[in-house]
Amino acid sequence: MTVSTPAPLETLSPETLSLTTETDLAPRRGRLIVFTGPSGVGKGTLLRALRHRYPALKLSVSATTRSPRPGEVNGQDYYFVSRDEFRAMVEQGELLEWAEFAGNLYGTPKTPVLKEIEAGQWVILEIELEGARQVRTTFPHALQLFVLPPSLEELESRIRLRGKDADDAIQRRLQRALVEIDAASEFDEQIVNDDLEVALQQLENAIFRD
Ligand SMILES: Nc1ncnc2c1ncn2[C@@H]1O[C@H](COP(=O)(O)OP(=O)(O)OP(=O)(O)O)[C@@H](O)[C@H]1O
Ligand SMILES: Nc1nc2c(ncn2[C@@H]2O[C@H](COP(=O)(O)O)[C@@H](O)[C@H]2O)c(=O)[nH]1
Repeated sequence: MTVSTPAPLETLSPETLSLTTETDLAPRRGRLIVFTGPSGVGKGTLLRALRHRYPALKLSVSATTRSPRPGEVNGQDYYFVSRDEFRAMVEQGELLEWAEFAGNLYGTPKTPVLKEIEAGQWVILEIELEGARQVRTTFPHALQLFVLPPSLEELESRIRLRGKDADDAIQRRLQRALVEIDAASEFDEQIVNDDLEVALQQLENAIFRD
């Protein structure tokens, strides 16, 4: 299957997106949106709120070798796979991008994303920095957004209060956060997630601007 690089939609507005069904969107042109930022900054929280407002937006489900956290559902939050299964996916060219993050492998299954874009959907990838850089080379027209914390202290507090990661994993994530934050200017837009509503508004503006 050959798929051309997605281009921004000319006509889709928040109003049409919230009112249309997926079928209504099909004749339009698809779009890829990359959403990156340090672990714990609130990417998932922002995307849940965004998709509550615009249910037609698609969120890619990644594969990972990380163990499921309590409450996470296979096939919904992630496809939880072994390292061998992940390696096989890489070797068979099934991933759009992939990277190692804080000791685990993460990757975006290619086929569902390409199919949805071909069908005119807007697809969001919530991925870390190295994956975002890979997507920048393969999908140069993808919109690339980076979420920043109001401060490193607040970032650490959010990861700890979330209470989902072991202490050593939190340390690895905070170390990596410094590298990721340093690369924020590579992205089309930076969103500071201090007040959630303000950040959500900025996210909406960025997505629906074109
Ligand atoms: N604006 C905000 N103000 C205060 N707390 C927030 C805000 N946004 C998110 N949080 C909280 O911060 C924690 C981390 O958020 P979330 O899990 O969405 O981060 P994430 O960037 O998706 O992390 P990861 O990349 O590790 O999946 C959660 O407990 C969430 O409720
Ligand atoms: N490069 C990729 N990064 C991904 C993908 N799916 C998630 N992620 C990022 O990994 C970290 C950690 O996630 P967590 O769920 O263990 O907290 C976070 O930054 C995610 O955005 C992917 O497919 N590719």
